[in-house]
Amino acid sequence: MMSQILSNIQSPKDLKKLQASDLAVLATELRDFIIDIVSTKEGHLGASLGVVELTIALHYVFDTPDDKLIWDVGHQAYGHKILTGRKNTFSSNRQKGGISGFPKRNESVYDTFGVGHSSTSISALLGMAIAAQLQQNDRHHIAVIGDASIVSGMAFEALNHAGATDVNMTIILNDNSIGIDPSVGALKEYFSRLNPDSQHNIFADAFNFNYHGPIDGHDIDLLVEKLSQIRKQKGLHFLHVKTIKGKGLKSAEENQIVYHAPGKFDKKTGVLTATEKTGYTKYQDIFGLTLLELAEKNDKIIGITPAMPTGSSLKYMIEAIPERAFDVGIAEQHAVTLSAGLATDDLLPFCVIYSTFLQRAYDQIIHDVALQNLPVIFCIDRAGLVGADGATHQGVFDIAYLNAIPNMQILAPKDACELRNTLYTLQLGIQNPVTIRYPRGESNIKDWKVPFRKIDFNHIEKCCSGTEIAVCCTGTLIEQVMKAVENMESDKISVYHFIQIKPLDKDYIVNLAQHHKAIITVEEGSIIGGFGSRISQLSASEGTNIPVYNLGIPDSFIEHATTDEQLKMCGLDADSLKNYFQKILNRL
Ligand SMILES: Cc1ncc(C[n+]2csc(CCOP(=O)(O)OP(=O)(O)O)c2C)c(N)n1
Ligand SMILES: CC(=O)[C@@H](O)[C@H](O)COP(=O)(O)O
Ligand SMILES: [Mg+2]
Repeated sequence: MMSQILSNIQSPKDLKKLQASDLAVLATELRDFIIDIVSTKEGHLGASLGVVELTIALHYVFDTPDDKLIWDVGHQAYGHKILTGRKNTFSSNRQKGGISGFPKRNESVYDTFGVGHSSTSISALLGMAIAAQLQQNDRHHIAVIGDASIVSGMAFEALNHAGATDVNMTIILNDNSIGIDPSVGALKEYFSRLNPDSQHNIFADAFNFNYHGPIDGHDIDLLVEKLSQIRKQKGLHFLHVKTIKGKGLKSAEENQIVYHAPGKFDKKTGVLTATEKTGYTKYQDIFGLTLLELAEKNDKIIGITPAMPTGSSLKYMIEAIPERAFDVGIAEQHAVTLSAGLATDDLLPFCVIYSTFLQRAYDQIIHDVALQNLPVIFCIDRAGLVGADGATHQGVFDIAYLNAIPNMQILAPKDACELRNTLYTLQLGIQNPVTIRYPRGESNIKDWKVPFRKIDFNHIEKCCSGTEIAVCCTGTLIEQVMKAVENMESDKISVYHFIQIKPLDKDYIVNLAQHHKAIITVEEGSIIGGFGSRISQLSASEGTNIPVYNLGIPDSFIEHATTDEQLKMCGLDADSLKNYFQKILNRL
């Protein structure tokens, strides 16, 4: 279809010139444009399709960027990007050097706040609204937040504060009854009970917001009418819109979980593009399937995920043993302290959280788990570089932020079988909190379902032996290290794999230093405060006299690209490692 209206829109100024009667046609064109690009370039789909009408209506009614608009999480902001000057670059979405998959302040003045992690929009918007009040600016402030994101603690903290102010602020609840997976919890039921005759909303009332709705979020005329009314008024408004995630693409409406981020698909039929089966299993599945296998025999095991049952594959245990596996919604802090509570009563919680989202629960890890030395097992998925989601989602800080916590044991299995056996070993019983980190994507072993074997975490594996350099690596990055040394002088380099990052065996490090001329550490984590930093510290404090070189994620945020590209950008791919090892050898 020719996009006759969209092709003339470079910014919301052009949008405002349209007749209201043109907007429905524009919605069709915008939807087609998103489907067209995402079907080949990949990315988040369902959320953006669901807010096409809302996006158009917001930019039509309000004066962005002077009026401030924040998209919570930001995975639904593709339409916003396309209408605000990024139509021509949209095909570079999430690729190296291209635009980001999330709103980003340095990308556009229309992106008022950088997002990626959920439930931040109301706090940030309130900050802007208070700033406007102090500066006697009567602009409008609007946040669009989903039904799964609004139940998070941060959103409640912000609503509670906002409700005691008299700023100009409109919260739009985009209620589609699903996050990535179906929404959970009590409020979901409450929101679904509300109808246009309810006239009253205890939730909005309690926070002193004027409630409007629920209205059909695909009725563009109604949206324009409602938003125009709100715009004329000042104060606190809460507009409840009902939408369908994936709206406009049948398969995406019918299979909302898959089409949250479906990969490539046929833009006409929606049918997913068949990818060649590699025979390798994703790490998340090795975790999820192994945990289920163990939980079937060990009834102390409890599984907990904050809103990522599909992404983390805890779904297998939730389906099979629902009474012992919980999706608690977007509530990382709660997930951690809930696990602490379970552990006080002799249960064995496996709390699975993406590395990047666990950042939100740092105090809970320290105060509620580690300080009381409670036996909670944190399964840290998406540890390391994550690819196209980019800077907001990199799982590169966990080693550094966990290294500082007393009682915490940190493990990084080298492959699928080791991950499986780590889970097995830990469920035999632990005396302290433990974290296991493993990456996004496929493992490199096809036959990972090996008979269970107990692992000695204190054992440091010598992968190859040499006299000049000791390369110390942790986790699955060992694969790159082994490729790097494959064709190098075999008698010069030793490689060691440390499954245990904390505690580290001081005597072992001293011994390595005595038998080599240099140590090189390699990790897929922040170079500051990580595994390598700790080895450098130990080596220095024990007075060893050899240089220790640390390789890892540099002190900068790593932008979107493929994981292979990101490894290269960080000098952690096999070729870069080989060059680095050779450079150090030449120096000795
Ligand atoms: C703190 C945090 N935890 C988890 C996620 C992963 N995540 C991204 S989108 C999403 C669901 C959001 O659902 P909702 O707010 O209802 O928006 P919708 O996708 O339905 O538009 C989740 C759990 C995240 N981005 N941030
Ligand atoms: C927007 C968001 O936070 C999630 O959709 C995230 O992109 C999921 O990442 P995975 O694809 O690694 O599950
Ligand atoms: Mg939702």
